[in-house]
Amino acid sequence: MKGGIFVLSGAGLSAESGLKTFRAEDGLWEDHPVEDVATPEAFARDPELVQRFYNMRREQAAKAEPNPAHRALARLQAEHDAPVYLVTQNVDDLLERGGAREVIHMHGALKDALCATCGHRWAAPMVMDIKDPCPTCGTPATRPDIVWFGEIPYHMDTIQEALEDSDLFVSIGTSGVVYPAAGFSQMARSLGIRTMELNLAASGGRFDEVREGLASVVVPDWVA
Ligand SMILES: CC(C)NC(=O)[C@H](Cc1c[nH]c2ccccc12)NC(=O)[C@H](CCCC/N=C(/NCCC(=O)O)S[C@H]1O[C@H](COP(=O)(O)OP(=O)(O)OC[C@H]2O[C@@H](n3cnc4c(N)ncnc43)[C@H](O)[C@@H]2O)[C@@H](O)[C@H]1O)NC(=O)OCc1ccccc1
Repeated sequence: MKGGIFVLSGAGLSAESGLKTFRAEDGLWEDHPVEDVATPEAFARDPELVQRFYNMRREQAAKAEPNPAHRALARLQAEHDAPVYLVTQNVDDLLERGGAREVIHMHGALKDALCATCGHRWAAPMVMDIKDPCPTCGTPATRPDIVWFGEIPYHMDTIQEALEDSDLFVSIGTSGVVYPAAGFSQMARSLGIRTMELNLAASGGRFDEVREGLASVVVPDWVA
C-alpha cells in the first residue's frame, strides 16, 4: 500500500468562492472566447486584451475567500499519514490561502509573472502591463505565468511520479474536457488506482465511485 492520494481539481472547487467556472452558461469562456484570451496567438495579436483579462481574474481571485472544500483538502494534506498531492488546473491561490502546504499548479498561477524573452518569473503586480520591463533582462515582454492552450502544462514529470505513488485518485470540480488533465483518471485506472469523482454532476468520465453535490459539502464529508 503506497498510501498516497492524488487529488485533481478544477474550476468547480472555487465556484462557491465566487470565481466563475469556464463552461457554465455564465462561464468565463462565454464572454471571452478562449482563443481570444488564453492562447499565445491571442497574446501576440492583442496583449492589452489578454492582460486586461488576467488583471480582472487576478482582482477577482484576490477578493475571493477559500471555501470549506479548500480548507478540507488542506487539512487532509496536513493530517493524512501519506502524501496528498493537490494537483490543480486552477490558477487562483485559494488552496494555499485555505492552508494547503504544497499545491501543484499545472496551468500556472495568477500570482506570478513570466518574461516571454528570458523565462524569468517574479511575483505579479495586481495590475500587470505588457510594458512592464523584466527585472532580469529588461525587455518589456511580461506575460501572466499561465499555461495557455497549445502550451505544455507545468510539472508533468512530478504529476506522473505522484500518480505512481498513489492508491487513490480523486477528481474534484472538473468537467474533464481539457487535456492532458482530462486523461489523468484513465492513467490512474491503468495503474490499478481506485478512482473517485466529487462533482456537482457526474462529468460522464469512468470512476469507481461518484459523489454528486457542492464541493463545499461533499469534499469535507469525504475528508472527515
Ligand atoms: C478544449 C480542449 C479539447 N483542448 C485541449 O485539451 C487542448 C488541446 C489538446 C491537447 N490534447 C488533446 C487531446 C484531445 C483534444 C484536444 C487536445 N489542450 C491544450 O492545449 C493543453 C493546455 C491546456 C491548458 C490550457 N489552460 C487552461 N487554464 C489556464 C488559462 C486560464 O485559466 O485562463 S485550461 C482551463 O480550462 C479548463 C476548465 O475546465 P474545468 O476546470 O474542469 O472547468 P469547467 O467549467 O469546464 O467545469 C467545472 C466543473 O465543475 C463542476 N462544478 C461547478 N460548480 C461546482 C461546485 N460548486 N461544486 C462542485 N463541482 C462544481 C461543473 O459541474 C463542471 O463539471 C481547466 O483546465 C482550466 O485550467 N496543452 C497541450 O495539450 O500541450 C501539448 C501536450 C500534450 C500532452 C502532454 C503535454 C503537452
